[in-house]
Amino acid sequence: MIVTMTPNPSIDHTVEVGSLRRGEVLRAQRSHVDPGGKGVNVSRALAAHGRKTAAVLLAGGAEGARLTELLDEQGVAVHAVPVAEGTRTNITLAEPDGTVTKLNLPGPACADTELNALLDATLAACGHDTTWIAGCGSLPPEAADDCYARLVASAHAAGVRVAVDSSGPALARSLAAEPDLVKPNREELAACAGVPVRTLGDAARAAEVLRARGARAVLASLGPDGALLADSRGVLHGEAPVDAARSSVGAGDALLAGFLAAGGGRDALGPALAWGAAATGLAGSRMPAPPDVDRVGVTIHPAVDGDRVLEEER
Ligand SMILES: O=P(O)(O)OC[C@@]1(O)O[C@H](CO)[C@@H](O)[C@@H]1O
Repeated sequence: MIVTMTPNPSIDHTVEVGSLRRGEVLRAQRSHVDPGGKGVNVSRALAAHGRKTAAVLLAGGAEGARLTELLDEQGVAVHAVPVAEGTRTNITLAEPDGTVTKLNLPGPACADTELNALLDATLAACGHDTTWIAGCGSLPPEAADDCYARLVASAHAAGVRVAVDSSGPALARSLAAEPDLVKPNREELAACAGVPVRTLGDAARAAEVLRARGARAVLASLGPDGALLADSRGVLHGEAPVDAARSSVGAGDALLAGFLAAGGGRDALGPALAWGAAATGLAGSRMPAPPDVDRVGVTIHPAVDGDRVLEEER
């Protein structure tokens, strides 16, 4: 079983518009709602593959109740820890060419007692068959930024491996606790390492900085350039082309889910890439199921081309 912890989940409201013009009244063509938050998405992707998972999250107000309902409908076991203020709604504006503009709200303020209850519930959700805990996403306002560091320490004391997918101080603070895996995207990697990441070589060096600070392995998602895995055995790079990209929202979460589902070792990079690419081909933050993943071709390169300039930098 893989347990996910999401301190700041969301209702993800995707609105499809013809084209996004600032300052104008736009008529939406379609809209839909998904349960959201990075750990929630990891659990959704695992559940879509028939894998055992539990999503532990903070939930408040009518939106929190709706989030729990939506997850129930998708067959995800939810452990909702109450928070006084309402769960946030994040807005995605999706254009037909695949351009996505995302508006993420700060979320409900979170008291220490609520955060402690979330950490306790996460450990309590683990059983003898729990292989990983994934602590994912931003922290709500007022939450202490050692949240993931504490998660890593208590999970390790219980003998469970931990993956952290976050950003800013929450990610930086987690490193000293020696998480088994961190999953930054390119911006998060650059910000955390304190170096620009323009090439694959830069990404590999930045991943080594995070490892030197304590991360046991780094899985960096690099959008159209695939992903890079750095661990004690070296650096691996792989990619999976996407024919018709519809939405990158949640693709990093699907990548992490695929990686953990495949065991979390070096062989897991291929499945991770396939799950991530499959998510990119789906609307909004829909998570891929096996038929979506089976359609994806993956290449793992024998060596990292350090001079290759990342697409977002070209
Ligand atoms: O504000 P955070 O916690 O960094 O990110 C939240 C979020 O953008 O992440 C998921 C996609 O990865 C979405 O479901 C959700 O809206």
